[in-house]
Amino acid sequence: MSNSREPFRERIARAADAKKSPIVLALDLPTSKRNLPAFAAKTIRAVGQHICAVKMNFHLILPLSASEISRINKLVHSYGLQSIADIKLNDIENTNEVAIDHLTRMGFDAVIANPFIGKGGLAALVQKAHKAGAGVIALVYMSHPGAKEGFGLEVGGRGLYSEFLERATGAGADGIVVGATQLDILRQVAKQQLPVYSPGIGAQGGDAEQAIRSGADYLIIGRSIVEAAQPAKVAKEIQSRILLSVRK
Ligand SMILES: O=c1ccn([C@@H]2O[C@H](COP(=O)(O)O)[C@@H](O)[C@H]2O)c(=O)[nH]1
Repeated sequence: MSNSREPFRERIARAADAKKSPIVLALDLPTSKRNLPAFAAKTIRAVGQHICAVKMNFHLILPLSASEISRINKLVHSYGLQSIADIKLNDIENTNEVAIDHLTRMGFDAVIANPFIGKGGLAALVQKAHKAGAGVIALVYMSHPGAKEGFGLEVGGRGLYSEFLERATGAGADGIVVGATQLDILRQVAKQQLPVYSPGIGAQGGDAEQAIRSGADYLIIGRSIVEAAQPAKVAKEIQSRILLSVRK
């Protein structure tokens, strides 16, 4: 990736504008699927015009080779979409840097990281990613029920998520993750400057319009689209509902 590229934060905003969609497709293909690269390509072709980015998780990053992932990322880019590696990076500086090298070589535009690594670790990670032309999105409050046992812990009289938000801002991260199932937290963090990525729509009980109205900038959606009988139809329906709710 070249250093002279437009920053990730602007690339994804431009993609969302062009596609008129804040949907980040979580390309979480079921393990039962035989030909994962072919199924991934079929899904991207089907929903590419209704989304602004694709997010890949261990569902693809573990079973596929680096060249298979690179080919998927090329397809993602050919549709004018951004690609996010959701590995919730959370390690020592050296290991994080090696991960960024491999991910950017595979064509990813951004990585999701865990601010639990500390202020310095997160800042070093953001610096390394930015040098490689990639972005970093920091977890602030996850979407699953157990999130309160970690991100909701009281530390120094406030929720750990507030500290994580400060770390993300201080480190110069390109966005934060707050679950669509955590509307109160979403409303609180929406007041700050970082774009908010919100997973937990549909399969986890969150609602797309409510999340947008509560301050989410991007919606991460997986199973509701990927496992639907007609993924394009579902993606288009969600996209239209969001557009309508934004105009209200
Ligand atoms: O707090 C978080 C952070 C990441 N995720 C990931 O997003 C998708 C959601 O998939 P659905 O099928 O729409 O539930 C998945 O890849 C998670 O690992 C999250 O859900 N919550």
